[in-house]
Amino acid sequence: MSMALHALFGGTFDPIHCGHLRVVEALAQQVKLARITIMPNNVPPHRPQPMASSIQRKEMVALAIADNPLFALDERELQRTTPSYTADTLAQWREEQGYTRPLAFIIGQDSLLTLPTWYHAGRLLSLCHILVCRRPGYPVQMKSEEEQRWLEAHLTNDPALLHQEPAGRIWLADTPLVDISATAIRQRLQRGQSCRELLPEAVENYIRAHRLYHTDSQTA
Ligand SMILES: Nc1ncnc2c1ncn2[C@@H]1O[C@H](COP(=O)(O)OP(=O)(O)OP(=O)(O)O)[C@@H](O)[C@H]1O
Ligand SMILES: O=C(O)c1ccc[n+]([C@@H]2O[C@H](COP(=O)([O-])O)[C@@H](O)[C@H]2O)c1
Repeated sequence: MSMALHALFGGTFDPIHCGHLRVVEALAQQVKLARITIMPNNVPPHRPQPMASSIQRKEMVALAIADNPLFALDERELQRTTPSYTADTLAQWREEQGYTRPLAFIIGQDSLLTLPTWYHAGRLLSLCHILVCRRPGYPVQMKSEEEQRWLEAHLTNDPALLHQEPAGRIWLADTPLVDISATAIRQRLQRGQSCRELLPEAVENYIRAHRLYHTDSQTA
């Protein structure tokens, strides 16, 4: 039986940018996602604390998706003060929604390369499918032969399976290569450079109004 595939898109979003939005919109078309739920983390497990607060990052996501019914916002990770481990979040989701409904987690190619080091990585595919968007500058090969074998064992070329099965498949999406990162955006803003092509206009305005990412706005 085929069921609507729900996709969660987790991230630090410090800030959300056009790279995020452009690639997942293309992904939604490719695998027929009716909805993508963007889920900002509170305490990113594998990187330093973000510069913007959780509330600011959430508000920027809300502004970025305000006019687009493809997207929704999920605040569950913001309500936990422990590290935002994806396996914990997905387990909580499954407890609420049951185990039969198909669920996907969206990541970029850079995240796929680190995924084997994630907390309880071995559990992830029992909880969701993983949809991977291409990203310039990151190799398509995993870091070891063992990880590559794990990837190949779970890959599918049939998008129907993502809708028919609740979890367990990896889909390497043929999304456009968009060379935008939040790191580069923060650096440009610190240097006072424009990010007009890189950020949704409402997010750019929010950053300016709150003086985010400017050298004199850093309190840490
Ligand atoms: N330009 C992009 N193309 C494809 N995937 C992306 C792109 N930017 C971010 N992603 C993916 O979106 C998810 C959330 O990314 P994140 O919020 O960390 O943005 P980022 O640009 O990678 O940030 P930073 O530069 O601060 O690390 C990750 O899985 C990441 O791989
Ligand atoms: O669960 C983990 O161990 C884990 C490790 C690294 C990243 N993640 C999640 O992967 C998503 C993308 O991470 P990031 O750091 O690129 O924004 C985001 O939802 C993170 O919380 C999760």
